[in-house]
Amino acid sequence: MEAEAAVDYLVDERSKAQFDIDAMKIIWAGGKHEFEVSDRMARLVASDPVFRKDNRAILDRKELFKNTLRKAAHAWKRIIELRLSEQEASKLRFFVDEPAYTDLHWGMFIPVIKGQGTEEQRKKWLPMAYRMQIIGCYAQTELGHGSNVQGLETTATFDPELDEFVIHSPTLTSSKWWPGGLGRASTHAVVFARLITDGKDHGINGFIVQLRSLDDHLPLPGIIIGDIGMKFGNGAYNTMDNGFLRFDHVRIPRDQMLMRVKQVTREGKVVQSDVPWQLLYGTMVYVRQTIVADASCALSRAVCIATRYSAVRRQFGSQNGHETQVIDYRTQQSRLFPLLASAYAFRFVGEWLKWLYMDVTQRLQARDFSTLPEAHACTAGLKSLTTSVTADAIEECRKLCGGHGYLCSSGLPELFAVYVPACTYEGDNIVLLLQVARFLMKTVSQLGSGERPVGTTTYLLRLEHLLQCPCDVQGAEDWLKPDVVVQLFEARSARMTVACAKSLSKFSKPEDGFMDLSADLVSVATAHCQLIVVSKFVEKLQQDIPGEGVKQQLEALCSIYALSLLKKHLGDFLSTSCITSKQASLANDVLRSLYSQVRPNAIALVDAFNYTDHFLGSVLGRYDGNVYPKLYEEALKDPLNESVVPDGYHEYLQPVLKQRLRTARL
Ligand SMILES: CCC/C=C/C(=O)SCCNC(=O)CCNC(=O)[C@H](O)C(C)(C)COP(=O)([O-])OP(=O)([O-])OC[C@H]1O[C@@H](n2cnc3c(N)ncnc32)[C@H](O)[C@@H]1OP(=O)([O-])[O-]
Ligand SMILES: Cc1cc2nc3c(=O)[nH]c(=O)nc-3n(C[C@H](O)[C@H](O)[C@H](O)COP(=O)(O)OP(=O)(O)OC[C@H]3O[C@@H](n4cnc5c(N)ncnc54)[C@H](O)[C@@H]3O)c2cc1C
Repeated sequence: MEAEAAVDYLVDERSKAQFDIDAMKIIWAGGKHEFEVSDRMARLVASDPVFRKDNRAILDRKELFKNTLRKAAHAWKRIIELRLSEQEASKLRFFVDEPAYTDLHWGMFIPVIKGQGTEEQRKKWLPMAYRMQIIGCYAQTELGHGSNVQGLETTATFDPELDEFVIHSPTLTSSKWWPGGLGRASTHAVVFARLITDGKDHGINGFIVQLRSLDDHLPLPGIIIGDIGMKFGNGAYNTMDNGFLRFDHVRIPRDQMLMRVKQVTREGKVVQSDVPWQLLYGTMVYVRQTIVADASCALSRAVCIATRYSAVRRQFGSQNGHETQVIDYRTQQSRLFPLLASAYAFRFVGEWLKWLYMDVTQRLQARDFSTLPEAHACTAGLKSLTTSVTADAIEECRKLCGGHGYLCSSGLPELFAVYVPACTYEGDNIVLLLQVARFLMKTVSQLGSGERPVGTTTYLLRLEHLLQCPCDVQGAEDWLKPDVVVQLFEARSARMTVACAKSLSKFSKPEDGFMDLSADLVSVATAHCQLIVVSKFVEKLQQDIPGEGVKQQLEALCSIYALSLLKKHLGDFLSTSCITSKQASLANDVLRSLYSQVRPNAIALVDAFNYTDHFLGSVLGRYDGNVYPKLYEEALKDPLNESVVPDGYHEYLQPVLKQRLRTARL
């Protein structure tokens, strides 16, 4: 009876939607074709029992890892059998939803060879990698150095006599530590090491090194290798074999140095090609860009769970004879709807970043390196912003689901545990924001010298205006004007940037200024990145958006995104005199009315993500809203419930109980 009532809640919710949900699904997916591929792959995975994942939290590490190997092998078999395209295969792996060595093989090993190898090296290594005849990983981070790439200690010393490099780990801290796929699965790695020729250190470079035998998978001579151990959370990221690796004078042929950026000749001479040395960091730029799109996936997933459950869950009050749906509490809306809006915002900024990355890649091929610094700043900054927000948002969604959110069967604890390292890998978020700040300070300092800011920093050309312009909000409705909001975010970012640049100029050594002001510099970078997200959302809305009511919903979400940021960072906006307290109060009123506008559409807005129940992996987020009976079902599956009397009762519970009885009698 209760179960049926729960199902009814969501049917009723869906009937309230004021927009064409199928059209929204296509917008979310990024196009009709993308939607079709994604939908087909999600269903394929969901209907295959090998891809079951509801038991991950109770498997021990060895079983868990073996299961991941099994799934990866099965995924590969299906990819071959069904002759899936690269796009389909990557979607299939995405919906398998389990961190695995294949992520690094496809996501870093292949891209690093593509980006940093010569034509010849690509021809030799890529076909084997594409067929998975070799499995590779990306071995950069060391026990002693992750963020500071220039501080890596592994050496690659050229031996001109044998035309080979000797790869060596001179210290404990030079051990490679963290690379995914390294611990157990990889046969090869691209190892980043210091290039030494003729006793001279030429800085870091990538080298392709075979780690394990292709016959019996045993480590090759001089290779000390293993898994770094359990990580945060049960199941979660422990499906991945992050590894350690030490080299004891391991020899590789000269042609296994990736030579697009630097070459070493037969005689041992180092030749720097005309591409910028920063291309050595290019794979990180590529992955950071993909992480932004992934952030919208993880965030939308958590928001989907919390929104559906908030419509099912009732506490206190009275609504047509029932208690109130918790989604109708203003406090719930003010915590949930900005996250819903952020999921859409990150989706669109991720799409734009993908375009930016493709653009910079094409320019690089044409030897135009001018947009590389901006691409670095955008990928670094947006990776940092979106992953930090998403990690916090998953935890907020757990709280929005009350006690049941803490159950593994809610799907949220595992999502959180898998997601949080995104704030650290591919560059610690603070370190990356400091890179953005460095780029902004450089851009501002060059304004007087005729150097024109490009792309996302073009607004700094209007610096004089932005430093003085008052905010154009007279009445509440002005807060819904995109140009007013974008200019406000530009003004805040410009004013904070200039204030920091002024403080920096007071230091005789810029490095001292950067150290002293680093917390302020991080705030400046955050303001700039938030401006990018807001303006890319606004630009998206200027495109043709088909589907009845779709554009209106997206406009409401865009305003919620911007105004909730304004509310959260009110200190920035007030202290830079960008707005008055009266305008801030009007913005708050508008936010409340936007929440009311979104409320009837909330369930349809999360349905538009088109997630299967398999992918969501959450009893609370089930499409049918049938939460309570399923919570019981999941609880009863727990191994603790296999027997009525627990293991250990006779040894440890009974004696205690008996003793208490005796004590009571005394
Ligand atoms: C999915 C899970 C798998 C995870 C895998 C991993 O985690 S893998 C491991 C992931 N590991 C990490 O993510 C490690 C994170 N650490 C790093 O990326 C670097 O150590 C660093 C960028 C923090 C500093 O680097 P540094 O000490 O060499 O340099 P610097 O600060 O002195 O700057 C010098 C110049 O270079 C510029 N520039 C910098 N980067 C780029 C770029 N990518 N492109 C273009 N340009 C770039 C910079 O703007 C500056 O320009 P300017 O002002 O002279 O015109
Ligand atoms: C799950 C996971 C998977 C990974 N996969 C791989 C992989 O496949 N391949 C690989 O090579 N690596 C991998 N890594 C390593 C990862 O890239 C590094 O951990 C990351 O770059 C951060 O470096 P670190 O660990 O040295 O952090 P640290 O730099 O030691 O950070 C510690 C603290 O110091 C602060 N800090 C550091 N420098 C500065 C500064 N200049 N100014 C202010 N604060 C600073 C940071 O903000 C942080 O709070 C992985 C890591 C994780 C967690």
